[in-house]
Amino acid sequence: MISKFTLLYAGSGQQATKCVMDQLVVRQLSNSLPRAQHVILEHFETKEETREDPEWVNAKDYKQIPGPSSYRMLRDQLPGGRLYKTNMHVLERHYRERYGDIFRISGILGKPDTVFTFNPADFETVYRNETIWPVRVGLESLGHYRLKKRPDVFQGVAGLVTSQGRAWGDIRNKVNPVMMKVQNIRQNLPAVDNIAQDFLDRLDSKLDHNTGKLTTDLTEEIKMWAFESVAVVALNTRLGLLARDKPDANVLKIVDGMNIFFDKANTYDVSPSFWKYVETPGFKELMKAYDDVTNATTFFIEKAMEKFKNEQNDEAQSVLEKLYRINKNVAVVMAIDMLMAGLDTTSATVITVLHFLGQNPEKQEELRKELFKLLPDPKMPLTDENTKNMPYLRACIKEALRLKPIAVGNFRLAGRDIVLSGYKVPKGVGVYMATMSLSNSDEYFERSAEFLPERWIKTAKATCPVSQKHNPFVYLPFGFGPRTCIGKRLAELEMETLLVRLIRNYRVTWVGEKPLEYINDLILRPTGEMKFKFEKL
Ligand code: HEM
Repeated sequence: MISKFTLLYAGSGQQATKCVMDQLVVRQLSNSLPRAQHVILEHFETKEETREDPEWVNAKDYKQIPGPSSYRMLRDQLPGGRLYKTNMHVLERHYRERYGDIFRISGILGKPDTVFTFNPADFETVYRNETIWPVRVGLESLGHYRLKKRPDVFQGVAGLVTSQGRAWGDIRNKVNPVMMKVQNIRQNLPAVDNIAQDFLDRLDSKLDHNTGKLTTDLTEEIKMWAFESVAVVALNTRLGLLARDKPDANVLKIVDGMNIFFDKANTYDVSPSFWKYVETPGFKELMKAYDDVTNATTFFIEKAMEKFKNEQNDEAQSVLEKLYRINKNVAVVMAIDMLMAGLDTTSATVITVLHFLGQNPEKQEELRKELFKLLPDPKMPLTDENTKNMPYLRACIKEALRLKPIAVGNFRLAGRDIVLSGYKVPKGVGVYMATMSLSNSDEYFERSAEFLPERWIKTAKATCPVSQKHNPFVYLPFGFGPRTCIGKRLAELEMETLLVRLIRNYRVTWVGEKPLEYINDLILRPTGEMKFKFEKL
């Protein structure tokens, strides 16, 4: 059941409950399989530790953690049951009401048991004990493709999102200095700004200026922006997705392959599937999509490297070049991981911010005041200097990620024997930290349902209200620790740049009678009709 939200970000979704149900059904067949925890422990490679300290000795037994029986879960999730076809957030709330702030769901088929916790002190315990190689299981089909089907390309490097243990540590250590260094990412500001301006030109051409309504689908348009922006860094290439002409065949291969991946990853990585034993036509289609994306990505990387060679710079300049100098497999694997993890995340968040600003015109005006100061002339380029001081914009993004984070929770395997909310939780057990439930609760954020960017603003006299009052583990939209989001800096750069351009040039209004709807699949993201009105200033 956990694998849904452990795919990329601990996002969760509608199929999660189907997954719970499938697992229960499959469980009847799988009693002879080894216990999940034993399988999973291989990820840690750490020596056994025995705890004899009073906290551990006095804690209640693991088996005493309350939770639904297999029969109850089956009944809840079968047609007619309360949780039939629901999503993880609803499921999580339902069991929380029934069992309290900590409960346990048994795992099977090589998956660990999962303990759900709603206690930020537990989150801290989990993260502080995650060891140097935190385990967030997910996307096994991708790992299988890279390691078993295409060893020729990947040569044992499965990538960040899917590898664990030492293999994960090896690649993360190599790419951290490139991806986490502010300057490496911020040097892309001019390119990212050009893309934002191209997006605005395209928006302008697709707007009905009488009504302010877009004649195309905003979600698709913003996704193209996200694609173009990640690709300029990952592939050092402009894909031309915002241009009017049809993009070239290799670009379309990546776009189509990514769409198949987003569609099929649910089926093969969420529900316990038998693809390891039998490759169904759908699974083969997913493998083919991975192939297309890999081949087309390699094509762009090789093209970019040819160009670099001709330019004969001794010093590596771009992110891609730096990754390529580590080695070509690392560049290919990271480019694909960036595309997989960097599209829906930023596009969902930008739409969420626009929605809250569109519903709160006074907050939008406050933001516009800030943007007018930094860009008196809208045609001015964005620079490190003029984008240094944008506290209100940053607060708007933070507040949007508080209310509608792309991940409703995060996941880890316990890295050691730990005590959570007074119960023993052995090393290797899955722990789901239900962050969104807390960041949307009045217990942790006053007037939690309201969009109040001010709660994140520092003043000359005081630190921001949130940091004065709250346990920092309640709000972690990019995760935490050594396995935190590696694309955070790029995501911030992209989102800030587009929002500066949009709000500086357009008044955005949400004209829907009801608020924007959301769906929980790979991530939590907006869905349905985008009822925005854009008025050019
Ligand atoms: C609003 C934007 C984004 C949000 C909120 C977000 C959030 C997250 C979260 C919560 C995780 C899990 C962290 C953990 O387990 O502690 C994660 C992992 C990851 N993210 Fe992001 N992300 C965003 C954008 C991006 C972008 C643009 C990229 C790529 C350029 C990216 C690449 C990744 C990768 C590769 C991982 C896996 C890291 C690992 O396992 O070592 N993300 N992200």
